[in-house]
Amino acid sequence: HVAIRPREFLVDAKKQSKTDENAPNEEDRCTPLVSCPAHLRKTSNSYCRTRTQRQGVLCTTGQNHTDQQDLRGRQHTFHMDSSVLSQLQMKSRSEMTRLRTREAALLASKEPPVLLPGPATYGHFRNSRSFDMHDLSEMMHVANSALQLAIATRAFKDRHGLSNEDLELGMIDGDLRPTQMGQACAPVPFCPLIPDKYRRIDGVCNNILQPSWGGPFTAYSRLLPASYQDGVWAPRTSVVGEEPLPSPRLISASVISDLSSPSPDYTLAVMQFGQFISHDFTQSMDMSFTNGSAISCCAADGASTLPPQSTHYACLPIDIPADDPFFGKFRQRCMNFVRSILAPNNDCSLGYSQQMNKLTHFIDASSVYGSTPEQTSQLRSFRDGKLKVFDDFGRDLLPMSKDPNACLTMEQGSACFESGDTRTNQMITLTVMHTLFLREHNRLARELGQLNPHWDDEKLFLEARQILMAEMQVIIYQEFLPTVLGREAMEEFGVELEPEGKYSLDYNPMVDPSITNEFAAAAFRFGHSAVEGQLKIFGPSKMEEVIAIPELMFYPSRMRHQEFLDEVLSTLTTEPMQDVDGHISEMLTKYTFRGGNPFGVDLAAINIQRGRDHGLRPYNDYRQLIGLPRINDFDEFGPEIGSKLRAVYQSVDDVDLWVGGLLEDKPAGSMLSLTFRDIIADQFARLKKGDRYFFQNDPSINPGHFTPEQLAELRKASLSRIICDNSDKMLLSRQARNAFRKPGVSGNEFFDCRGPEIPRLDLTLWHS
Ligand code: HEM
Ligand SMILES: [Ca+2]
Repeated sequence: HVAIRPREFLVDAKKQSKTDENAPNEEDRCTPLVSCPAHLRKTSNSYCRTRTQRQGVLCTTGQNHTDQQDLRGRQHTFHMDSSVLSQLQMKSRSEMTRLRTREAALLASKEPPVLLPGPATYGHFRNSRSFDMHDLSEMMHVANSALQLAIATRAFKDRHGLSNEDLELGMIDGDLRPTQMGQACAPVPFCPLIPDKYRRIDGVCNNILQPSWGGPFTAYSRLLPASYQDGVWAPRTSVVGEEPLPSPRLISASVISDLSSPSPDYTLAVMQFGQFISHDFTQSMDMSFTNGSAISCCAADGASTLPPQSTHYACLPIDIPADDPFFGKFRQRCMNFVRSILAPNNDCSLGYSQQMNKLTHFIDASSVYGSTPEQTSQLRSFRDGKLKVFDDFGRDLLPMSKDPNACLTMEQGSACFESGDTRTNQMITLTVMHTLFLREHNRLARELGQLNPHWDDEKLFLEARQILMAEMQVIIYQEFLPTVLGREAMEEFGVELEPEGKYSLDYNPMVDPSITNEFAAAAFRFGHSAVEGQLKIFGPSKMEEVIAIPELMFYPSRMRHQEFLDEVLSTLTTEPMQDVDGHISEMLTKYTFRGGNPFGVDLAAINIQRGRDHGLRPYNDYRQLIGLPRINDFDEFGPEIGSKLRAVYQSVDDVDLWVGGLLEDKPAGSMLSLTFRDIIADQFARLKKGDRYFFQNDPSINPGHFTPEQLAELRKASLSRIICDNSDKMLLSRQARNAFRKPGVSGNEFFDCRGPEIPRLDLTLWHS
């Protein structure tokens, strides 16, 4: 057979684009390239112009690139008979036993490579970790099974002489669910014949044909096949001689600098709400020892990596060059990095490794309610439909965490909180967002209860949650995305809402709503560039305090100061975010999670390493995917950045997606580069078109549809209204109408929270 590389298909697509001047005017079906890679390869005459005159393709959106059906012109697949299967099973099982034995030996050794609370890198682990034992055991079960599948894939590949391309194209056939190896593949959930009116907490049974789509503990999807050095799990290497790629820390230190460029248009709320919503739909987790303890890949003093005999298989430590301008001062040569937990393929077949998303992929406020029924029960008060709160002298704060390691300190008088997401305390401005939405739920439950005294706790909880999820979707699609993506991309990707009070027929059961790995591990991390390293606190007349943000990481005690929440909200909605570009605050590249230490971890380096860990392809491949020409010379990034890149990378085809996407020239007036913009727009199109419960969906689609009057009412939701209704009202009494835009710019004036200018939802329509 002839191996056809995905790259060649894409090149083919480019050639085609030159000859499609006479393409039929099929605007409505014309989909941006990125949303439809599978079809791109199948037909050569399906090129068209999108509504905004960009090159597109006629297809059903959201076809998964790695779709099993899509064999890209290949003549045959590799089948497994029962004898091969039982051999693979034996082999992978014994390999798993070997790994576990080694792990036990490491734990029993004199200096076990276990990370304890204290250093910054423990904060990194804390960030990714679930401390709930129920979650942990379910996750581990699925993750171990996925690891065993990866081992079996390697064995199969070696035995049958498969190429990396064979794996990229998903050529190994066979659903392994009936076998021991496939026992932890997401079981097909049992869905009732009459669908639930309310979206399930765990997101499953959303798509009738693919009921497990969007559930927690499932794999990310991908825009392009993974790129691993061994085709299965080893991180990719340079296109030049398969040499190792440059150290992520070297790249960070050489090309990413801290230069402040405050945005003239957008507020810090874009940054903070962006992070908050990302915690609704994506969380990958570091692997750990079976007993849950954190893996260390570096010597305790950070001066070297551990010797091979002491190194855990999940280690991928970041090499720090000896002459590092910052970490060199502390004699650090090794930054800890542990690989992400895996999940089986959706179709439970052998193939390259996929990473696990711990959360429901949908926009369903799972950061408020949790992603499993157990988490939700933990958070509910079971009285009057409300969620649990910590009553801090009459102010409702998030409930206190019981986990002794969730924050830097659990001293008397300090605070450490719990919510639907385990990263609640990572950054205090994030804690503030969680607090707002917790209060909003309870406010809705209270009002609904007053209108409907006959509703019980369960009904009140479900109805308040349904409204809150809709508010979240309105704020995202009506306020946040127009700001981040711009009107053109909104139109092109079809992510605009229907006119007020109108239902949507946009649902398409072929669209896989899953978060793409490219979005989670690279594109949506654009936000790290928008972070401002200092939090300014203003009093009634002047600036009172400037706090370096590392002091606010995993240390949310200030939440207990009476005025702090209002002060933070004022800052978030008036102070500028940082422009999205190749500059990142050194608070993130040098001091992330430093706690009491002289240095922290480098978040930029970690992002780069995470991309490689997750098998993301190089930046150039994604340029091509969205219809841009590949870059042939570093200087295309501009002479200055070009020479910096040339000094570290061997080839333009090595550049990591997160790096290229940040450094790429942006169209005038756009917050993001085209590459990031399209990957993000594609994701939000999936989250709308692939979600049967999307709030605007027609009664024929959405079992929990609203009435047209309620729909119109829900459109009044805004971040400013959420802030007005749920702040402490000590210092905060006014808001600009659009919290994401700088007040005073183009008519975005301040209004009193009590006035009609910041619309308020009238809940009387929910009287029954
Ligand atoms: C002070 C602010 C922030 C801090 C300290 C922070 C820190 C982190 C850390 C430690 C990770 C995990 C990195 C890894 O191990 O791969 C992460 C991941 C991520 N961050 Fe941030 N972040 C911040 C703000 C933001 C913002 C503003 C956005 C977006 C607008 C964002 C989007 C993401 C995304 C999408 C991920 C991947 C999550 C996953 O799939 O696991 N972050 N961040
Ligand atoms: Ca979710």
